[in-house]
Amino acid sequence: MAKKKKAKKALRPNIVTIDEHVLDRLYLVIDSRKGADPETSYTARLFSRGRPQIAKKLGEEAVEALIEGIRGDKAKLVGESADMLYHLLTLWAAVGVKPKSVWDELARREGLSGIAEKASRKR
Ligand SMILES: N=c1c2ncn([C@@H]3O[C@H](COP(=O)(O)OP(=O)(O)OP(=O)(O)O)[C@@H](O)[C@H]3O)c2ncn1[C@@H]1O[C@H](COP(=O)(O)O)[C@@H](O)[C@H]1O
Repeated sequence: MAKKKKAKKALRPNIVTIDEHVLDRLYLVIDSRKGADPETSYTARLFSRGRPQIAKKLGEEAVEALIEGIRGDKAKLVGESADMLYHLLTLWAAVGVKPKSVWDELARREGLSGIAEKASRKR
């Protein structure tokens, strides 16, 4: 029985649990930078600038990602997407939004078509 379980696990090596998710880990690091030294931590520097500036920075990174998306440059889009996600998580931390709230909202929407959802709002 134990042998069977082991074999099953070996077939799914790329599956990670939500606890191990890189975004959850990154959020914890970002949150831990609150009150840290802005001279040594870029995140602390962002926090010291305040929420509107963090939001503005997210907007800039989103625009850079959209430009690379339009250009179709895969490598640059990867880099800009990472910048954008980092700044989005920093904004969540500044506002007090926990990643789990967003994961829960995404899970709630699973299986719900965007078209059907939009139509339900019009009723
Ligand atoms: N993922 C990131 C990450 N992505 C992007 N960036 C920084 O975001 C900045 C964006 O670059 P820009 O050129 O747009 O901005 P800038 O000119 O440097 O700064 P501005 O004056 O325009 O705000 C760069 O300085 C990047 O290094 C990041 N900084 C930190 N992290 C993660 O956050 C962790 C904690 O970082 P520190 O807080 O710096 O210790 C790190 O270990 C990383 O895992």
